[in-house]
Amino acid sequence: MGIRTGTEYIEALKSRQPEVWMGGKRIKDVYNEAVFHQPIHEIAKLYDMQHNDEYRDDITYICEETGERVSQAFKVPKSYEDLKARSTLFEVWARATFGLMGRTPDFLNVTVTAMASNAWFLEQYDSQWANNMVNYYKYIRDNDLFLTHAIINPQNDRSKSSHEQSDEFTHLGVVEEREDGFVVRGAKMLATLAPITDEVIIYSFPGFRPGDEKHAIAFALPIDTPGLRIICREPAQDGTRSLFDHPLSSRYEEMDALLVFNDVFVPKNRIFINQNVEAGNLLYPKTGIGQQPAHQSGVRGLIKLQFASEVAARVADSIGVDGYLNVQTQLGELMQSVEAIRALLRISEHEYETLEHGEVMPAGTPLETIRGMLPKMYPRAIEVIQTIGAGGLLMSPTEADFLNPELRGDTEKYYVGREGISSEERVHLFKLAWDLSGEAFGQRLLQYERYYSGDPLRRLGRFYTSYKRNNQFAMVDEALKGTKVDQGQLT
Ligand SMILES: Cc1cc2nc3c(=O)[nH]c(=O)nc-3n(C[C@H](O)[C@H](O)[C@H](O)COP(=O)(O)OP(=O)(O)OC[C@H]3O[C@@H](n4cnc5c(N)ncnc54)[C@H](O)[C@@H]3O)c2cc1C
Repeated sequence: MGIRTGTEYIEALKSRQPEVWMGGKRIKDVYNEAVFHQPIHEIAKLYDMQHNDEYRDDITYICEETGERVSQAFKVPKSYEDLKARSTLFEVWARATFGLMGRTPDFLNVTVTAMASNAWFLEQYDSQWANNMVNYYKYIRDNDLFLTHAIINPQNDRSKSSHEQSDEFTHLGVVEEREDGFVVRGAKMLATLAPITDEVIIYSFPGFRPGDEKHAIAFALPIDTPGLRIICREPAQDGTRSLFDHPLSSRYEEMDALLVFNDVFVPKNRIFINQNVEAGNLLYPKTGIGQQPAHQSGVRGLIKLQFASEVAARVADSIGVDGYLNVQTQLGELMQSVEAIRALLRISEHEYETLEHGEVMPAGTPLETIRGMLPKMYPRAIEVIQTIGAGGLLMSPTEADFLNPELRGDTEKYYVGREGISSEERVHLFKLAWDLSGEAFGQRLLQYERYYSGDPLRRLGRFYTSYKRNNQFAMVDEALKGTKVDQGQLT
C-alpha cells in the first residue's frame, strides 16, 4: 500500500473501537469526540502532505524492496544525504504543527526502523524476536501506520523496582506464558496520542534489576486489542473552543494516557523481548533507538523554540516595546538560543557516526546537548512571552465580545496596539501567546519539553560521566607543565 492519505488514516481510525476512557466516560466514537476531532485532522494533514507535489519527493521515497512510495522515516540512513532527507521530513511535519505535536507518526516510525535495522541485537538472544521486529517494521512501513508508545512504569514507588511494588502486576508484566504467545497484566505510561493511533509499541528505558524478568518485555499490538484500556488525562480543552480565542489549543492538543493491560494476549509474532532483563536494558544503547528519534526531537524542538521566540518578538512589536533595551536583550537571548540549537543540529548531521553494518546516525553528543539545553531554553522562552505580554495577556476579550455590536466601540478602541495594529490583530496575537504560555495546553507543552525523553537531570548526570570517560581534560596538564614546585629552590 505505501503512503496513506489523511482520509485513509481517518477511515482506519473509524473502523476501530479502542477502549478509551476520559472524564469517567467510555468514548465509543473517537473520531466524533470533540476533544480528538481537530487533532485527528491535524495528523490527517500530515499524511496528505505525503501526496502533495510540494513535499512528496522530499518526505517520501520509493522503497527498493516493494517498489512502493513510503515515508522517509522508514529509510535506513546510509549517508549524510539520507540523514538530511530524514531531517527534511522532520522539519516539514514539525513546521505544519509549529513543533507543538511531538509524537507525530515520524517519531516512532524512525524508532522502529532503528530497532529493525539493528535486529542483530535481538538475534543474539532469540532469532524469532529479531524476525518479529523486522516483519513488524515492514508491516508498519507498508501500511504507513501511526504508533504510540509507553516505555515508563506508572509512578508508584520509584525507590523500588518493578517486582518489589506492592502488587506484582502494577507495572506491566507477563502473567501467563502460552505456546502461541504470552498474556500481560499491569500498566505502562505515558502514551501520548494513544486514542488516535493505529498501534502501540511497548519497550522500556533501561533500569530493570534482577528479579524484574516478568517486566522486561517488548511487544506491539493494535490499539484496539481486547483488554487494553486507555485512560486519558483531563483534556486541556473541550474541543468546542473558538479558533479565534484559542488558536493553538483548539487544534494541537496531544492527549496523554495511561495504558492498562487487563490480561491482554500478545501473539508470538508480536513479541520482541520476552522476560530478559539484560536484553530489556540493552535495547536502548545497542539499537540506536535513543539517538535516531532524538534527531526528530531536536528538529521538532528547534521549530517549537523558534515559534515561541517569534511569538515573543511579535508580542513586543505589537505594543511598541521592542525598542527598549531590556526587552531587546530578552528577545536577543531567545534568538541566540534558536541559533545555538540550529547549529547543534547541523553539527550532529555533519559529524554523523557510521555503525558496523553501514547505518549512519547523527552524532550523539550534540543531540544530547540539545536534550540538556531545551528543557531550560523553552521554559525561558515562555517566561519571556509572559514578561513582555505582562498584564495584556490577561485582559483579552473573546470572539463573542468582538461580534457584539453593543461593545464594538470599546473593542475597537481600547485593545489597539502600536500604530498599524488593530484591536482584533492585537487580541488575536495575545490569545495565541496566552495559549502557548498560560493555558493548561501551554503548561503541558512545557512539561513535554522537560520530560518527553526521560528525566533531564539524570540524563545530564549521565552525559557528564560519559563525557569524562572520553576526555582526559588534558589541557589542564598542559597548562601546569613546567610550573610545578621547583625542588631546586628548596633550602
Ligand atoms: C507531556 C509528556 C508526554 C510524554 N509522552 C510520552 C510518550 O508518548 N511515551 C512514553 O513512554 N513516555 C512519555 N512521557 C513520559 C516520560 O518518558 C517520563 O515523564 C519521563 O521519562 C520521566 O519519568 P517520570 O515522569 O516517571 O518521572 P520520575 O522518574 O518518576 O521522576 C520524578 C522526579 O524524581 C526524580 N527521580 C526519580 N527517580 C530518580 C532516581 N533514580 N535518581 C534521581 N532522581 C530521581 C526525577 O529527577 C524527577 O524530578 C511523556 C511525558 C510528558 C510530561
